[in-house]
Amino acid sequence: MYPLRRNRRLRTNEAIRALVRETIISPNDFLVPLFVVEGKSIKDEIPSMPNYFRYSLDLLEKEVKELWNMGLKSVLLFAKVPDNLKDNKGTEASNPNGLMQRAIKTVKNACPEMLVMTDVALDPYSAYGHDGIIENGRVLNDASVNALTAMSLSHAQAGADFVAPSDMMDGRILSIREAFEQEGFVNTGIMSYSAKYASAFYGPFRDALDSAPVDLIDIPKDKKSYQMDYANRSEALIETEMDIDEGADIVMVKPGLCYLDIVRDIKNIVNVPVAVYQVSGEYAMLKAAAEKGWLNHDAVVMEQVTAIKRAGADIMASYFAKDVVRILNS
Ligand SMILES: NCC(=O)CCC(=O)O
Ligand SMILES: [Mg+2]
Repeated sequence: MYPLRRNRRLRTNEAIRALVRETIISPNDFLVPLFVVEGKSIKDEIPSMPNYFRYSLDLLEKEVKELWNMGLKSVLLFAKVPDNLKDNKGTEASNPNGLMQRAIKTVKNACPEMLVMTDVALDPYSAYGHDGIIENGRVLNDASVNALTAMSLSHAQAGADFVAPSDMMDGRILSIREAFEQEGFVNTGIMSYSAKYASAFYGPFRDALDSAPVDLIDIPKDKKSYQMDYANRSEALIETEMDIDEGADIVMVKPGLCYLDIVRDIKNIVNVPVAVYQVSGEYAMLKAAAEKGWLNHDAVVMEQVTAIKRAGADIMASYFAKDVVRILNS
């Protein structure tokens, strides 16, 4: 007796394994998140994100050129806003000379072909650390959408190629798309964080931007009234379909690893590119385990990004992007 099929034949050596490999990782898969701060000559390591930095604009220029030379051609910008510029309405978010708007121009000057995407949400600008405007202890939807639309327009005016609304208010994609069409930004795209879950994995990111919800009476303690419940699957599909109908060019699932079932479900039903955000907590977990010598950093990085792509990600926003290129080249 012998097995009718010997599956191991296709695993005999690296040549045959390479020949039948289904998922290949390349620098083109990645969107590099970048944190910017005011000041000069600042390259500030984020304590809960080892080897990840906030850059002042002069050093951002250098970083962006390095990314481009590594084959990383798309960035996603986040601004760390000084406390004195924060208020409930996120007024600073649409300042034409704000940090984000200057960062867009800095990247475009340094590297004109770099694709620039920008985070759109009020939390870095909110005195309360929320993605929208608060009234009577609630995050308002439509007033927040108006503020996010103004913010998006200011990014488009500064030269962003894509805006990436990460706030999870209802109807913001339609509002932003209509404003772009009316104001002549017909080629400015929208990558919607369509299925963003209320996740504890965002902790280190909130350290990076100092943007966690504040602990005050009448201020919601968490983001569960707008980000999705991680117990749910169906609403991720509705959220995503609606954002496509409203004009999203790219949709997103966030976080990554714990949500790969959602990624696959969405990939199976949509015909637009699907992005996945491998978030700060996922980065921090692996860096910490690797520092202790408990996991092989490079091997686990590649396994993780390959799994995310295999699940259906066309694009990955990942703090590991530079690590991946280094590993690919080694
Ligand atoms: N709007 C962007 C994020 O919330 C990022 C979260 C993370 O990296 O943990
Ligand atoms: Mg939605």
